[in-house]
Amino acid sequence: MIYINETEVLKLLTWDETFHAVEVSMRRVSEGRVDQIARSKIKILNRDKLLFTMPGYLDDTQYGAMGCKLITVFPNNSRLPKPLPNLIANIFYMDEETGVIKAIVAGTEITKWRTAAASAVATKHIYGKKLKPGSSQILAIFGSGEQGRIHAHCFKYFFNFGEIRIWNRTVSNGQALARELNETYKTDIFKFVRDRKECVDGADVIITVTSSPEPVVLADWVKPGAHINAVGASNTHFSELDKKLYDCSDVFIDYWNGAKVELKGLIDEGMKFKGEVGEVIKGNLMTVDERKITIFQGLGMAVEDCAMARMIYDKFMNNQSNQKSSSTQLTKSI
Ligand SMILES: NC(=O)C1=CN([C@@H]2O[C@H](COP(=O)(O)OP(=O)(O)OC[C@H]3O[C@@H](n4cnc5c(N)ncnc54)[C@H](O)[C@@H]3O)[C@@H](O)[C@H]2O)C=CC1
Ligand SMILES: O=C(O)C1=NCCCC1
Repeated sequence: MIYINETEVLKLLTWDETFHAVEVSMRRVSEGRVDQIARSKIKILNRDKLLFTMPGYLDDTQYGAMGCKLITVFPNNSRLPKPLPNLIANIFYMDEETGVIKAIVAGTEITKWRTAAASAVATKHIYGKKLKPGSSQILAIFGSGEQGRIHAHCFKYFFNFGEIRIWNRTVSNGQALARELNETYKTDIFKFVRDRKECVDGADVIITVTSSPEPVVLADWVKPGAHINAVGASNTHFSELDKKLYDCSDVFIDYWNGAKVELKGLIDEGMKFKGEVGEVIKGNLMTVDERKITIFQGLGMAVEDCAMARMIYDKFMNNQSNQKSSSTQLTKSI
């Protein structure tokens, strides 16, 4: 059994491969080639501290894997004298034949990357036809934590928004992220916007990645035909958008098994979901009315983590064997 740490994982992550692994996972879900259940959630004494488990199995030649992700969410970690991520994850990657653990793959960076990639996959397949050539469109990101930052990088990589607005509850953090991103990309397209309504005004694509238990985006602010990736998970997975917004939109999910449990509150209120993103990828589902708002309610899936663990494991082992064979060649030539 090997441990692949965060530093090694980060060296092996690329956006194109992450996007592909997530896209394949979503498709396989809707083809019935996965087994996964809604994540379990344990509250650690203090009710703010959580432990999640996410077991899954994905049947696929390239990304097929059996695994289980363990995640802790300790919201105070980033405020510790020696700050730690609030969300820490590890993925147990197992042998399909024997059940033996082949590797524990550090999963904090993977969780960030695959979550942002899931939003990008959903945006491409649900909103793709409305993406315009050139850079006239506007992206609005709510939340400047880890997910806010990684979504900004991911959407900068895959799309060509002319303006990327950032809103955050703590103004200084939102301003700092916009500054950091402008410096990284030597641009001025990242703009912190203090007012939520102003941030949404005219935005073509919206991402919500906050832990807000109350709506941060209201229906009346959103322009017709816009696409929203709702990712944040406070006590529920659907608290960042107001009910009216759900009622007037086509809502897509990543997997039914998760939605039945984690979106029960919406289902109990009579909410009808359009379907899984995998069905859109397969070409079986689409939004016909151009002016209809679309929402991807991203719950995050165990099989995405399985696919990512398999990909990182294969690349890691491949690098190791290349290093071994080049050092053998060196020894021989000496
Ligand atoms: N759907 C998925 O696959 C995943 C969802 N998540 C969820 O995404 C959210 C963000 O995660 P991270 O960026 O890693 O967390 P983080 O702790 O780095 O950032 C939290 C963000 O939420 C904001 N926030 C917290 N309370 C708020 C409130 N009451 N009102 C408005 N904003 C508030 C903070 O200002 C910050 O921008 C969390 O809810 C997390 O559980 C995280 C990973 C995967
Ligand atoms: O998919 C994940 O991983 C998570 N989703 C919700 C919050 C914790 C991590």
